[in-house]
Amino acid sequence: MAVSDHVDFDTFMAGVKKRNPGQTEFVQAVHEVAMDIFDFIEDKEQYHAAQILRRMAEPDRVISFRVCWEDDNHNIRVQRGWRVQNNNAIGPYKGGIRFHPSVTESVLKFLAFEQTFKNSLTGLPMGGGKGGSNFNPKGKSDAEVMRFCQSFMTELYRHIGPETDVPAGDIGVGGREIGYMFGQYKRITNRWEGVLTGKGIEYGGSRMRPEATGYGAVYFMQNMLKHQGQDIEGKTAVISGSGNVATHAAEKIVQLGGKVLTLSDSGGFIHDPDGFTQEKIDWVKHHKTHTRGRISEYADHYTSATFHGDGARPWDVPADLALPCATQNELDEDNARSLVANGVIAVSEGANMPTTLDGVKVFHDARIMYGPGKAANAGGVAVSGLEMSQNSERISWNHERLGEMLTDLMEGIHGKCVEYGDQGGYVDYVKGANIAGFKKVADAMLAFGVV
Ligand SMILES: NC(=O)C1=CN([C@@H]2O[C@H](COP(=O)(O)OP(=O)(O)OC[C@H]3O[C@@H](n4cnc5c(N)ncnc54)[C@H](OP(=O)(O)O)[C@@H]3O)[C@@H](O)[C@H]2O)C=CC1
Ligand SMILES: O=C(O)CCC(=O)C(=O)O
Repeated sequence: MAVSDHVDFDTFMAGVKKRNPGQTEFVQAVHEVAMDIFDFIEDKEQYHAAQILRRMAEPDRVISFRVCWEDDNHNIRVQRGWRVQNNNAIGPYKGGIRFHPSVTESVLKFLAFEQTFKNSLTGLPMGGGKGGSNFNPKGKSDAEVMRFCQSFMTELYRHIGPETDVPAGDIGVGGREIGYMFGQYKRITNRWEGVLTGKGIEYGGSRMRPEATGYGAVYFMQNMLKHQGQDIEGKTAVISGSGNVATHAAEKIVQLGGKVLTLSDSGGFIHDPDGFTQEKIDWVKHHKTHTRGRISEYADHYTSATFHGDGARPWDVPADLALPCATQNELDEDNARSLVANGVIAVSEGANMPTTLDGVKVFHDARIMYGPGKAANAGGVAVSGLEMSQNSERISWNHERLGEMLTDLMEGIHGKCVEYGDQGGYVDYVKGANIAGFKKVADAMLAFGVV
């Protein structure tokens, strides 16, 4: 193979920006990975010559489609849907579906790119993808959500399959939405197959999948602390979000003897200095998932708490641990400074890319333990991978077995981050996750030649 001219990092990033105009989230995600990969491949000509990083940063395909549905007042509504199939070198495309008004092609491209590295880190045979729509399920009736999901799947079904692409949930897509989409897939194809994960337990879902992302993020935190001879017991934690990931992260922190001080939603955050008990977390789960209410109402129900509105975030509340579990770029440089000034010792990301690049730099400069989402929140997709295995084998593992597998998977991911990210005592978990995730996918791509 010809020896290539090595482009430098700045030239590479200038190309990414030029080819993806206005796609700030996607450029941000590629930037964060490329910084580490350029160092790693400096003396590895095979990756340069084969243009591996350049190919990984260009999705295999981006599918965009119209989603037309009828609301309860018989108005015809038109939304846009996407599936970004980023890379299937090591397995079928795999990654969630997000329904939120902030969804754009850039957001889904960043998520599919990140997912490629995350899925590789799990050690399971899954490529990276992500999909979604700018549809806002908030304030919609169940019948409207059902009609939207059916219309979305009526287009999506032709692009997915158990050996091709296996979507799951993400923001705005939980058990209800997965049920409607799975039902429509089955109706159109006349096939019962493991084409989605996060399914209900009655129709092929895996035990532990609902808990897996939040629990996994806490296990990652636990592994980081253990590596420094510490643990969660007796520590305080600030958590953002109040959805699937945040509530399960809170639950596991409490089970391990920590004290959770905050939860939030897009309206603001709740500060409960008495700490969230299991009973309070159950109230939040029910309130957000079934009543579909606002977190502000927690303060009406539990008078120990105060609500901070106008979209306020919880990062000024002093705590030992922080778990951002809501959305991308929800923790910026100022927030990171505030956490560090207040003595935070470890951050584990339940959300995808919740910390800005400047925020990450603050954590690294302060040498606190910082677990990026692509490693820390990989427990969800890992148990999705186990759901795929159970569906293929037509079996169903019990809670205990899956719990042990999740614990082992998170320990393994932590170990890979340490292997590639140890800087002589301080572990750069971003570097470790990027390099370990990259290497497996890159080596598979090399084996395929130029495709
Ligand atoms: N579910 C999973 O298994 C996995 C999820 N993740 C990531 O975890 C994060 C949370 O996902 P999940 O818990 O599943 O989603 P949910 O829809 O269950 O909950 C999302 C939570 O984040 C809040 N939120 C969403 N958008 C914003 C915003 N723009 N500003 C402030 N708050 C916001 C929501 O508030 P509100 O109710 O006001 O909208 C809600 O509290 C996402 O980054 C997702 O990609 C990562 C791995 C797997
Ligand atoms: O379980 C899955 O396939 C998707 C999980 C996901 O979307 C994520 O890890 O961000």
